[in-house]
Amino acid sequence: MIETNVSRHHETFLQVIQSYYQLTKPRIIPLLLITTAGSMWVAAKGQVDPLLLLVTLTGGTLAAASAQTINCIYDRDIDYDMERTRHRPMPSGRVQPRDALIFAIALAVLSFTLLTVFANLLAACLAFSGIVFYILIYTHWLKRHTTQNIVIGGAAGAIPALVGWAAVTNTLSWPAWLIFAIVFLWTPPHFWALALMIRDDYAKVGIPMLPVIAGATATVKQIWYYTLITVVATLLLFYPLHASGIIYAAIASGLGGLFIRKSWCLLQQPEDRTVAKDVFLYSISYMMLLCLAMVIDSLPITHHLVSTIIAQLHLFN
Ligand code: HEM
Ligand SMILES: CC(C)=CCC/C(C)=C/CC/C(C)=C/COP(=O)(O)OP(=O)(O)O
Repeated sequence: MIETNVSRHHETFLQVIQSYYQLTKPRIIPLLLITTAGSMWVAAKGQVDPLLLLVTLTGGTLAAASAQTINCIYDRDIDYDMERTRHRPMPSGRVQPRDALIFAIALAVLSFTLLTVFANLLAACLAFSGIVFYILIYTHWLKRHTTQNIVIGGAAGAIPALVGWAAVTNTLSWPAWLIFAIVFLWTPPHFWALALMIRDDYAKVGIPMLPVIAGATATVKQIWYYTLITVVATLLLFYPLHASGIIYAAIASGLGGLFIRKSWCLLQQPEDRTVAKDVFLYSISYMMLLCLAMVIDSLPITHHLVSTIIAQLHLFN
């Protein structure tokens, strides 16, 4: 403790900023924002107001940062015991829990105010409910108690897609819920692939992640089923919902095919951590590119191009 206080005196302003930045688990936030943006573009049929985009992504960033900071406070005991998380600001004593809580509350208030004033109340409430869900349902209730922790808890990570849709339309329609479902269903393959690689760490601190309790074979089976359902769900945006067009459907099929192939490889080799790593890394590119496909497909220029090609094909017939 004394050592911690002494070292704190030597911290430069920049190091303090860096510690608070790390509390927000910043590497995960861009993908959350990409899902928000994908949803906004589909909702706005390709014509998103740049100011609304900026405000929504900033509000989403602040909400996610707040949620992650509270998670860091809550989980500081287990984070100290796990190799991967030991050097985070909280377990290493660089930030005190009280200061982190003030920081998290400030971020949440800023997010709520920004979204209410410049987007709408629905988007603000959804972002706030994301914080509450992630902390109460996932971090407090499920994470330490059930192997289904990330299945149900994964809903928190899918809320940014709803925030994006709500910011544009001030309502939530079927395509919004479908994009939510896509992120929700994608989360188990994303996380369990990683959990297969680092299951020893989770076992050490008694977190009942699926690979720890049920073993690798049962986990890869679950990854396989969730991958299949995720890919099917992505196509529903094209048919029957017609919220995205043929370009999206083609890209989603290609990306989905590769996801299924990688997941199949893992199903054949449950104990191979390199294959698990491949699925985990691909899951991130998959979600990124899928949302990019939603954006590209929704642009007016894409619609123009597709109509021109269809017209040309008719001419030839
Ligand atoms: C309950 C749901 C989820 C759990 C338990 C989970 C867990 C994790 C964990 C433990 C890592 C490794 C982070 C590290 O090494 O510090 C990770 C990485 C990552 N996650 Fe998730 N995740 C979840 C949902 C999501 C969602 C919804 C997104 C975005 C849509 C996401 C995006 C990412 C990204 C981009 C990375 C890579 C970060 C890097 O470059 O290190 N995750 N996830
Ligand atoms: C709209 C809104 C604010 C939504 C919140 C979304 C949100 C913060 C999702 C995060 C999902 C995630 C990376 C969980 C990892 O938690 P973990 O505690 O299992 O990870 P760890 O083991 O790295 O600590």
